[in-house]
Amino acid sequence: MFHIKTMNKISALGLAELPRDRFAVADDFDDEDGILVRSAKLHDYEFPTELRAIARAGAGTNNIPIGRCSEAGIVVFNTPGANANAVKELVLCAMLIASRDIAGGLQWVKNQAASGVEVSEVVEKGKAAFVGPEIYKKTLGIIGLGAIGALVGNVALSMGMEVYGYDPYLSVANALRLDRHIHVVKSAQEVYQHADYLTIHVPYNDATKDTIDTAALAQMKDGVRIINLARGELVNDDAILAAIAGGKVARYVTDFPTNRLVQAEGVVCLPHLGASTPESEDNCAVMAAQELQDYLENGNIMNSVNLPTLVQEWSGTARICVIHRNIPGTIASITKVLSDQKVNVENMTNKSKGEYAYTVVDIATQVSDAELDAIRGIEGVLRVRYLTH
Ligand SMILES: NC(=O)c1ccc[n+]([C@@H]2O[C@H](COP(=O)([O-])OP(=O)(O)OC[C@H]3O[C@@H](n4cnc5c(N)ncnc54)[C@H](O)[C@@H]3O)[C@@H](O)[C@H]2O)c1
Ligand SMILES: O=C(O)CC[C@@H](O)C(=O)O
Repeated sequence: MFHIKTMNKISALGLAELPRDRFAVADDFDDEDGILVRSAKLHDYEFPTELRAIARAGAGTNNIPIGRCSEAGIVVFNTPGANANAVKELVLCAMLIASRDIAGGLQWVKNQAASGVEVSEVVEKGKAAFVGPEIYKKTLGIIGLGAIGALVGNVALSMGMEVYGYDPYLSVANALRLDRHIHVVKSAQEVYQHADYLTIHVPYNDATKDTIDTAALAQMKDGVRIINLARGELVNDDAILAAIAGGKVARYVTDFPTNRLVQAEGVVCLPHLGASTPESEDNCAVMAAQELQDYLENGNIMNSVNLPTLVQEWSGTARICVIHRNIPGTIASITKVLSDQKVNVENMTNKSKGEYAYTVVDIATQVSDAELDAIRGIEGVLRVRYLTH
């Protein structure tokens, strides 16, 4: 029986993917084989030795200590694209919030009514304070043309916007999704120079921290409206607040509130709502549960952020799954252990991703703990699993 620990509220539809005769699901295991998580921070979480995989029901994995997981042979999955439509829709909303002072207007009508004034009598006089431009015929700049950025670009075109996008690592799959009218440019600077609205859709990591800083803001048009539904740390708070105070930025809409941002003029904070639709929560949870199940039961890896994709049809009677460093000689050492014991290899696949690699070996006969321990002893091997069919 596999123990799956849920670290956040995971949709029931996703949990239903895990057959209860083989998977027990709870939020209080301390010997879990797998974790299902959304935004809970795992950096200080002490992983039990049994833990083999973490599935993030969502896109961003900056809440998970990826390096520590890789070293412990723990596979980290995410669910690419599963919540992209939900975020795209909120970006549309955020562009409108960034245009007219919708948040201020809502507060104002409430305040009028609360002060005892008949609000219908003051609306026409008061509304001028909340006027803002249309997005039609304006230019949207997009940093990051992945699952979300591509959807946002396409829908912005359909709203009559001009769209410029930048993504130095644009995948072929995402490039094919982009409407041909989107200007895909070679530098972020080119996007900044054109954008009336700027939205960012990149993962948060050491390289992307403070992408929108003082230097980036200086390259933008006066009165630019900035939307950040990706991660708070991608935009430098000091820089954006100074740019708002100086008139460079007309409004900043973020899904990542802090007390400082909430209190600042020109900033609209949402409570991390990008993926909060039932459809998106279901999509993410179903995909995450399927990834976890296929890995725990079959050793297959799809959509991992730290290990390569490797899906192998079963052949033989047992499967040895080896997570190891991507160094020469490991495969030869694994097959030597097997051939020394006259174990026939039915099928074998090796794939690598950066510093790490994964080898799956299907064998005709079962092996003993001694052989598995010999494989565990090979230099660079981080985790060995033994599955039977
Ligand atoms: N607010 C929310 O609830 C919510 C929901 C989903 C995703 N997100 C955030 O949005 C991010 C993007 O999600 P996604 O599904 O589009 O991910 P994705 O992986 O499909 O796309 C990210 C894109 O960013 C590009 N990229 C990486 N570094 C870049 C750089 N320096 N400059 C320009 N482009 C760069 C990548 O090549 C990729 O195409 C996630 O990592 C997550 O942090 C937030
Ligand atoms: O789980 C959520 O609600 C947010 C997920 C989002 O931040 C993501 O990175 O996919």
